[in-house]
Amino acid sequence: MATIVSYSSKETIAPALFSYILDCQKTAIDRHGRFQVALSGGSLPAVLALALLEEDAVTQILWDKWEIFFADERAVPLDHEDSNYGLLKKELLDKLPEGTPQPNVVPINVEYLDDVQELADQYNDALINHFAKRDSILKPTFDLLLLGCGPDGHTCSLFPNHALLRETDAWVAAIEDSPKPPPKRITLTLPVIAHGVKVAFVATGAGKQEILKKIFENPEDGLPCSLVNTALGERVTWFVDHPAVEGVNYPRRSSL
Ligand SMILES: O=C1O[C@H](COP(=O)(O)O)[C@@H](O)[C@H](O)[C@H]1O
Repeated sequence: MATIVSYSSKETIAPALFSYILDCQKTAIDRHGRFQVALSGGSLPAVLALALLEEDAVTQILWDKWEIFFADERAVPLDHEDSNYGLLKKELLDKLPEGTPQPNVVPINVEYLDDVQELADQYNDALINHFAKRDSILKPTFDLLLLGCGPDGHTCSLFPNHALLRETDAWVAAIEDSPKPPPKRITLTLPVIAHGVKVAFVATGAGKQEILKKIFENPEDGLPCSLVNTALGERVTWFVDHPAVEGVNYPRRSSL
């Protein structure tokens, strides 16, 4: 069963999220000497920056062991305002203190922006090169996926009732009809997410309350976030603020 931990604000989520990430980093590096993460865009990078850029935090993160992939990405240039890479760069990467060892960040290959299926296939190949060649595995195992939850219950670019929720083969899929703009995107698929060691969602603000009620109270409706909860169970932790979970009928730990 997924865990919900609720805090008063993004500022108080940040240190808790930091400790959680630090634990995941340690487990991963002890296991294979690197930390393979997948990150969402949207509101997540700003909270991540609060968690990771604080003076004590930034020095405990072993940045040069981090290998950062995108849980989903929009088919736009990397400096476009809709780019998840661009957002992460602006919110976090560009703010790392001078001299910080750099993480290995794997963006989409922008040569293929005009062909979103090829863009997805190329990102799939990047995952194959990274994971399969090193570990001889059939599916990539992210040490941690840090995900957002849209107000309709989507996560990554997996939208409610979309055919992509039934994808069983591809690790990365193309979507050309995203109900949220921009329409053309690529996304990790559910089987890859389900294969992750840990998943953390971050959802804040009263605007998420209604959908969190549906995700947790009616998992049988199969919203994308509910599917992740069901697939990973106790490996999933939700970092939320009080307004986001007010009135949600699901056990949770509350903190200041
Ligand atoms: O379009 C997207 O939306 C989701 C949710 O965004 P949020 O701003 O409501 O947190 C995000 O997780 C995803 O990466 C992004 O492409």
